[in-house]
Amino acid sequence: MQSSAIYQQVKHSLEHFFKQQQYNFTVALSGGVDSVVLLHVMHLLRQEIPTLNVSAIYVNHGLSQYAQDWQQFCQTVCTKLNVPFNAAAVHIEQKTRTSLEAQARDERYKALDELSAPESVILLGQHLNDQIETFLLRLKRGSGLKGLGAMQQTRTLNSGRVCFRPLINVTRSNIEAFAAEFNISHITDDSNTDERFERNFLRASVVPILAERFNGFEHCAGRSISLLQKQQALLDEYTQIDLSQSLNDQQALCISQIIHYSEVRMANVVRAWLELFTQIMPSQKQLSQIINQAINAQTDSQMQIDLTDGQIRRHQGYLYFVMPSKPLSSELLIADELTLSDGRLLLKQSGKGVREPFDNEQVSVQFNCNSARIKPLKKPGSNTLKHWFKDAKVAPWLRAQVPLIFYNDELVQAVGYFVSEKHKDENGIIWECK
Ligand SMILES: Nc1ncnc2c1ncn2[C@@H]1O[C@H](COP(=O)(O)OP(=O)(O)OP(=O)(O)O)[C@@H](O)[C@H]1O
Repeated sequence: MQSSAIYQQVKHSLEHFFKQQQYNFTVALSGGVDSVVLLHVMHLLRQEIPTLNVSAIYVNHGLSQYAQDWQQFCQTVCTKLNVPFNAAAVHIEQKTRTSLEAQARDERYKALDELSAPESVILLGQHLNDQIETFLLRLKRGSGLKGLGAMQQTRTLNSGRVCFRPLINVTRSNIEAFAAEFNISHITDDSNTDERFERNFLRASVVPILAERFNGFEHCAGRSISLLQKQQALLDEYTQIDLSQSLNDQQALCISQIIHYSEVRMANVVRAWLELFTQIMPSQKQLSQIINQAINAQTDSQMQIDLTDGQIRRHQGYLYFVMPSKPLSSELLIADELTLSDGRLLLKQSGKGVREPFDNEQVSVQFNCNSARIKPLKKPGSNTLKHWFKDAKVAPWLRAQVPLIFYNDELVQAVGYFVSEKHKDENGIIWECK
């Protein structure tokens, strides 16, 4: 077994983890041939590398009448190999088949993440044929570079947990041959042969024909997919450069910076910018409308595009993504910190700012007081808050969120922007918002 190509390939693919002293792995075990072979290979590898810690998890979706038998099967295999085993039950509501599958996948990753040994890397059994099928499904849908790049070998979950696919360059037939050669038993999910489902159709009736006709088709397709992934990675690097050169410190996008880009480059940076705020991307058509309006609107107030999660607005040459904000209410400031109703933390620090309040002064934080008057430090005279916000080029939708500190009914600080000259104190206090 140890001399087999699969063993060597898995070992080779894991070497970068070993270099980082990562020796803890949890196999996501479904009982299917892919993950069972992977488990056997990891078990063998453990004999060669004694520092290796291998465990396994089965997620019971409860969707198949056989789910409990599969769990029992996984448990038995693990007992035989002396691999610690865990099973997680998840509940999935029955909807359409597609959303059911997607939901099952989401719940599975969540359960795998929660129950895998802490600090361990989760190993998944997807292989080259899964990869090619994913590619063809995306091709059918008209995906671009990113989508056609299909599955990455490494996937990092939101929690930071790393998932890795050691078999992604191994064909299904090689995995099956390995299982047959070493008498490795596994379960067969009959629903995988139902060709009414797209992936099963590609698996049974499309890829085999291509593989038979074109010598080395699977490996060549795999090479193309990995080239697409590399090109996407390169594009991502350039996109980040464009983005960092076009953002101000409020994450607004500078129109005069991107206006010189070619159309595709401009669309690319706008998409990357939107990804900072939302997962729901506008279509190509909407994207070009956004760019068109951003550049051509006669006045800032004309530029307002509603998207699912927020609005795109323009202010003084910058595009802002404005998310619906929670209403903020006035509060007395009794302690040195206060959590605002939108979750931000207001903190009193000592330093250059305003003097401490007198005993007869009540300190409060208020919002949206456009007509309050103040003479900010180093500004020529007293005027309304609205005037000073305009002066400081603060976008109108951001103004309502600025905490305003009052001593009785006198405005002493607009947090993050200015302090009152009348109340200034080199060794006083200053409020900050995080
Ligand atoms: N019930 C399960 N319990 C634990 N691991 C599982 C389970 N089902 C699948 N896996 C893991 O996920 C891998 C891929 O399985 P499968 O191809 O059935 O999933 P998929 O729905 O296509 O998922 P993905 O979107 O991640 O490709 C398996 O090889 C196995 O490692």
